[in-house]
Amino acid sequence: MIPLLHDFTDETVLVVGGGPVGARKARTFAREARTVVVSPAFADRDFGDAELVRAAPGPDDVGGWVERLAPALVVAATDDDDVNEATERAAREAGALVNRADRSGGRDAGSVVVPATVRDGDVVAAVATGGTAPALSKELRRRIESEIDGAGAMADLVAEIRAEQKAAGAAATARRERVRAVVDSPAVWKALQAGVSNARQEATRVMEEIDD
Ligand SMILES: C[C@@]1(CC(=O)O)c2cc3[nH]c(cc4nc(cc5[nH]c(cc(n2)[C@H]1CCC(=O)O)[C@@](C)(CC(=O)O)[C@@H]5CCC(=O)O)C(CC(=O)O)=C4CCC(=O)O)c(CCC(=O)O)c3CC(=O)O
Ligand SMILES: NC(=O)C1=CN([C@@H]2O[C@H](COP(=O)(O)OP(=O)(O)OC[C@H]3O[C@@H](n4cnc5c(N)ncnc54)[C@H](O)[C@@H]3O)[C@@H](O)[C@H]2O)C=CC1
Repeated sequence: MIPLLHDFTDETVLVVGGGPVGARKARTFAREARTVVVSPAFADRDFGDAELVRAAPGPDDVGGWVERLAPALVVAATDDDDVNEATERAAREAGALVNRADRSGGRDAGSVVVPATVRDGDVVAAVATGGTAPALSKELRRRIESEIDGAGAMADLVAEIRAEQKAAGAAATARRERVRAVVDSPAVWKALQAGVSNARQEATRVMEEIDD
């Protein structure tokens, strides 16, 4: 499988099943999409900004929910194999993406996996294990969390530098070398912790150094 980033702004995500797994998937998607969770009962968990709809659709009813909500993605997260199966089928028929939370491997086109995700500002890292060991994805996500600390601020700083360099008409090779030197510099990373203006100053020093 090949990781891609999908923009869910203005899209709908339908989660069928309101257990701990449905709640986690709802949190993931509700940060961007209108997310609707349909379930007869809801776990005492954080569902983010998702809308919770109390209903227990049987295998013949899930298609109606997919039709009404026209989701870009449907998550099958119940503990009922027949309902999950019917949910997947309905999503496919509607041309929506589908995530089977109860299934590893054996995936067809249109079927997606939710990776463990770390964010810092605009920076995002995702871990998956081909479905073999989700607990390992979770553990690696925790490790990356500390590694990625400050990366959002670094991305903002680099965006600013790139824009300035382009406006100043710097050649592509020079721009690349300067930006690489900045992201590679322990001094800039350290300065970011102290504040943006310190980091900006340090970045300028690093870029002047490679220009010499
Ligand atoms: C295929 C996939 C489909 C999908 O959901 O997209 C899938 C499937 C299954 N997970 C199962 C179990 C567990 N899943 C977790 C945790 C996470 N699972 C996530 C993703 C995925 N899980 C996709 C593959 C990702 C990959 O390739 O690594 C994460 C990363 C993302 C998220 O869900 O948000 C999230 C960590 C989030 C975080 O913390 O960052 C834990 C750990 C825990 O709960 O503490 C356990 C218990 C330990 C264990 O069983 O290993 C079972 C067996 C169920 C059963 O036995 O009944 C199945 C079904 C099967 O294997 O058939
Ligand atoms: N992908 C993942 O990360 C993981 C997946 N799983 C799998 O995901 C499934 C769900 O896990 P949990 O949330 O822990 O299970 P759970 O049993 O706690 O929750 C299932 C939820 O589905 C609801 N439900 C039952 N019938 C329904 C219907 N007809 N329509 C809508 N909702 C219905 C229940 O009310 C309950 O809220 C498990 O069966 C397991 O196979 C389990 C752990 C992790």
